[in-house]
Amino acid sequence: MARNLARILRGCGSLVPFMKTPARPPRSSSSSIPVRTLVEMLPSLFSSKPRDFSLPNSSWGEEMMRLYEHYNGHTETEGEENQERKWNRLPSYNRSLKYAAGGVYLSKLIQSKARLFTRNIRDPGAAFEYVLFIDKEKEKCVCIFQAGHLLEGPPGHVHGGAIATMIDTVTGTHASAISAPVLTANLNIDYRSPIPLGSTVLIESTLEKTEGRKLFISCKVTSTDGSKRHTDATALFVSVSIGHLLKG
Ligand SMILES: CCCCC/C=C\C/C=C\C/C=C\C/C=C\CCCC(=O)SCCNC(=O)CCNC(=O)[C@H](O)C(C)(C)COP(=O)(O)OP(=O)(O)OC[C@H]1O[C@@H](n2cnc3c(N)ncnc32)[C@H](O)[C@@H]1OP(=O)(O)O
Repeated sequence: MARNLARILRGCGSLVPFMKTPARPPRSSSSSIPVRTLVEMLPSLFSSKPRDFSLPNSSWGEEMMRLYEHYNGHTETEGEENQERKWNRLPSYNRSLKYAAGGVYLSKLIQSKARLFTRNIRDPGAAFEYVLFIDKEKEKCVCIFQAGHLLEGPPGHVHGGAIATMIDTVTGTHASAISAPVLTANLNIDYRSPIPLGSTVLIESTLEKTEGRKLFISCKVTSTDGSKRHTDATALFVSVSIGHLLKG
């Protein structure tokens, strides 16, 4: 009984509700859950409300928190015409379909427990920590991404596949916000400079054009001050029918 309870509680690392605790570096996967965190997360065990992974958690570092506070609900004035751009946070869940727009219906239809793998790593801060913001016109998305220790490729740096995952996630979420459901048809990536493990970077995507069912999106990964270009990419998404998704 006690062992079962301990196992259930261990399995709830991903359910830690998001509170604004002081930022600290990502923890290792072997760390135990502090008693305070345990007490704070108990109510979520009995709640049917899904965890929104785009809200701050205790693994977020200072830079991640600073940028989150910068973009959250922020309006920017840009260009010669002083155009206003308001950033809205996109919630993010660990099921790709269930909590998407129209997703409950889709989920029932497919009887899907489909999981989004970037949101299914138990230990906060160990891998993909990210939050996306989109502008009202859905022309641009910006993602703040903190790369955890499990994403190591070249020593001390982020694996190229993990970078590709994040680019696919950001551009795919952007395309989905415009026209769900979509599938990635093409992804081209230029890796320009390595991303240090544990660092926070910005991933920005721009809708270039749409042609019928096709959405063309460009993407860049930079240091948070914009001085270093890490990665450039272009992506093509194709809107598909639910039937196409089911067909596999
Ligand atoms: C992952 C679940 C997605 C569900 C989304 C639902 C809700 C989402 C909610 C929230 C978002 C959450 C997370 C998003 C995060 C990540 C997104 C990840 C997305 C993926 O990770 S997804 C997996 C990898 N992805 C595939 O597994 C696709 C396999 N593939 C196919 O399923 C077909 O191949 C398809 C559908 C692509 C096209 O098939 P099709 O039969 O519908 O259409 P067709 O072939 O006629 O192409 C139509 C027009 O696209 C042009 N075209 C096609 N392919 C091209 C290419 N490669 N290069 C240049 N042009 C291309 C044609 O030339 C034609 O152009 P035109 O109309 O001008 O002639």
